[in-house]
Amino acid sequence: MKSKTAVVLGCKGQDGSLMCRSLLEKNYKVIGLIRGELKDESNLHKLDIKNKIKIETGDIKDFQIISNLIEKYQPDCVYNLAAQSSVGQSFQNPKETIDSIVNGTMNILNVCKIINYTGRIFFAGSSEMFGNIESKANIDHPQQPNSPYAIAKQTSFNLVKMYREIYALKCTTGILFNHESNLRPETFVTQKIIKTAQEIKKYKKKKLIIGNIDIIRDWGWAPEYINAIQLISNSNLIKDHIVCTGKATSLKTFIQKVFAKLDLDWEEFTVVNKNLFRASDIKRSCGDPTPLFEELGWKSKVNFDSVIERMLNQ
Ligand SMILES: C[C@H]1O[C@H](OP(=O)(O)OP(=O)(O)OC[C@H]2O[C@@H](n3cnc4c(=O)[nH]c(N)nc43)[C@H](O)[C@@H]2O)[C@@H](O)[C@@H](O)C1=O
Repeated sequence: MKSKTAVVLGCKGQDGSLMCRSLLEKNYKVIGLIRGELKDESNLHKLDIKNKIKIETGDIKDFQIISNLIEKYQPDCVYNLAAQSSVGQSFQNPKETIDSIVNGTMNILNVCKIINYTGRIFFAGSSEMFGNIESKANIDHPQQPNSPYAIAKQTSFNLVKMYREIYALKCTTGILFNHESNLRPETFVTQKIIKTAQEIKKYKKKKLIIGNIDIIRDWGWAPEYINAIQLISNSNLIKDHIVCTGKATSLKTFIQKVFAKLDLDWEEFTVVNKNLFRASDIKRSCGDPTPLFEELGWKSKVNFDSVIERMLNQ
């Protein structure tokens, strides 16, 4: 049987590299797109898959790059996991964030429409577009984006929906809640806490200097979310889905548990610095995992404590 082909746009980030590895394990031919150069410490090296995928270079906003990729490789599925992914950085660079996410999405959809691409197209959405969530958000939850990143993700979500409904493209958005692993840089808070606590344990650092620890998030394990994304993009049900655990925990609890696992007193080593607070932040975010379970049979199996253990032990 002919093996399937997938194009992974943004293949060196956390989700992109995990997606490539998972597709390789399923015998896909995998083509990954990167924008800049690949450094030795990249996730593709860490996962030992650099020589197993075909790497192409270019920007998702470039018409020729995307059309050439699709026409050359005729993929069964295109995964768009590219573009700026830090909410924090989006406050520093709003134009670059909105440009990369919105115009990237727009270009991919436009190319697929023009060349009559009939395969599946997956877009990584974000729970950030909902803003604060009192209980558990489903797909119809009101949207109140409060950062440049969230506005860009909301726009991308609406564009995908429009191209699906008006132009019948087989495109869907998976609205991903926070999902973590060691493949992220320390600009993301969980990796910052894990690395700093480990260094404090080895007497290499004295303090964890952190922003708002009262925020509450629905934290999941990134490799599991990759499975959910594949279920969404392989399903005959062509619609948007929420990917989450349904459990909400504070950042303070994350810190307490990490330090406790290393036999450290978190209060002794943690300093809250108001300069690290965001201009506007989401207090509480949590999703409803029931629809994805009922419709596609996916639910998260790695709980909050296991996320911490896995991050500490990798
Ligand atoms: C769903 C969503 O999930 C991720 O976005 P994020 O939630 O902004 O991730 P983060 O790890 O940067 O912040 C989490 C929370 O932690 C607070 N926080 C406190 N102190 C620090 C701190 O020192 N650094 C950071 N980075 N955050 C801090 C910060 O204010 C925020 O409330 C991305 O995958 C994104 O792509 C995405 O879509």
